[in-house]
Amino acid sequence: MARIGIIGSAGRMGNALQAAVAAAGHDFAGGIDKGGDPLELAKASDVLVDFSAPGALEFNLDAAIHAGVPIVVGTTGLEERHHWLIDAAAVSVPVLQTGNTSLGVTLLAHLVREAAARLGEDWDIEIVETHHRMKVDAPSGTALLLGEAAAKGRGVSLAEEAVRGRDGITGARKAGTIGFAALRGGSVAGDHSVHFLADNERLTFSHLAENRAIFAKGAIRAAQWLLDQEPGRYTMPEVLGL
Ligand SMILES: NC(=O)C1=CN([C@@H]2O[C@H](COP(=O)(O)OP(=O)(O)OC[C@H]3O[C@@H](n4cnc5c(N)ncnc54)[C@H](OP(=O)(O)O)[C@@H]3O)[C@@H](O)[C@H]2O)C=CC1
Ligand SMILES: O=C(O)C1=N[C@H](C(=O)O)C[C@H](O)C1
Repeated sequence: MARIGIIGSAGRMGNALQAAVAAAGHDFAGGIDKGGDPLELAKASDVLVDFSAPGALEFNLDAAIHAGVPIVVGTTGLEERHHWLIDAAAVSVPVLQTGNTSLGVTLLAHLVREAAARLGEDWDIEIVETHHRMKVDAPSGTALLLGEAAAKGRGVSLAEEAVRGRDGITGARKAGTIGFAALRGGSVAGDHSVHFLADNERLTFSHLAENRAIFAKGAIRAAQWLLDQEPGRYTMPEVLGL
């Protein structure tokens, strides 16, 4: 049993995480939201779980380092500088960052990488995601994770090949690019489809989240797993043994 501290505890994921902590038999060490003190929370916790906002990340990582506790980062909308901060923190404490903590998406990323490795550049890759009307970032962290998986399979850099939205006279599709499209509306917990489109045939991989319990369950499993790890940066396939 571990004491789990939640950053973003009053949010949609925060509520799902509190339920998952109890369901897994752990102790809820406490939670903070905007204006809360992450160091105080970290000192009262064995492990932190952060599903809040990118602007909070630096303070949350500092708190984990100063208290010497592992941290799961589920927050999305991260930029390159946030990933540098995560790399730096991982020198001192175990850190797991992912755009999606569910078992289904973790397996999906593996399948997408395999498909991209086997299908040539004549198979165009397009990633479509749909989320609830309150989501503030696009493309979703999951869409970017799936894009990274496709790029790895192809042996290319996502930063160089990504096309993040189209509007107006865009010209014909450039071979080898990986496209993203985002839909927002209603209460959708999170739908993702990766389309491989060739002449005369199409292959589509999809994951549909029916609620947030799947993300919360995966995050708490990751938090528990981190407790036994050395400092370093980890990913969901390592947690789930995929
Ligand atoms: N990796 C994954 O599997 C998943 C990731 N997510 C990501 O998790 C994040 C949260 O999503 P969701 O719960 O829907 O969002 P919500 O807006 O419902 O909740 C965010 C919470 O974070 C709090 N918060 C904002 N700023 C800070 C801060 N500086 N310090 C501490 N807490 C802060 C908010 O508090 P306040 O209201 O006071 O501002 C709020 O309680 C998003 O980035 C989302 O994309 C979501 C689902 C799954
Ligand atoms: O904000 C959300 O809700 C979600 N965010 C994550 C993302 O950006 O991919 C994961 C999930 O799709 C729900």
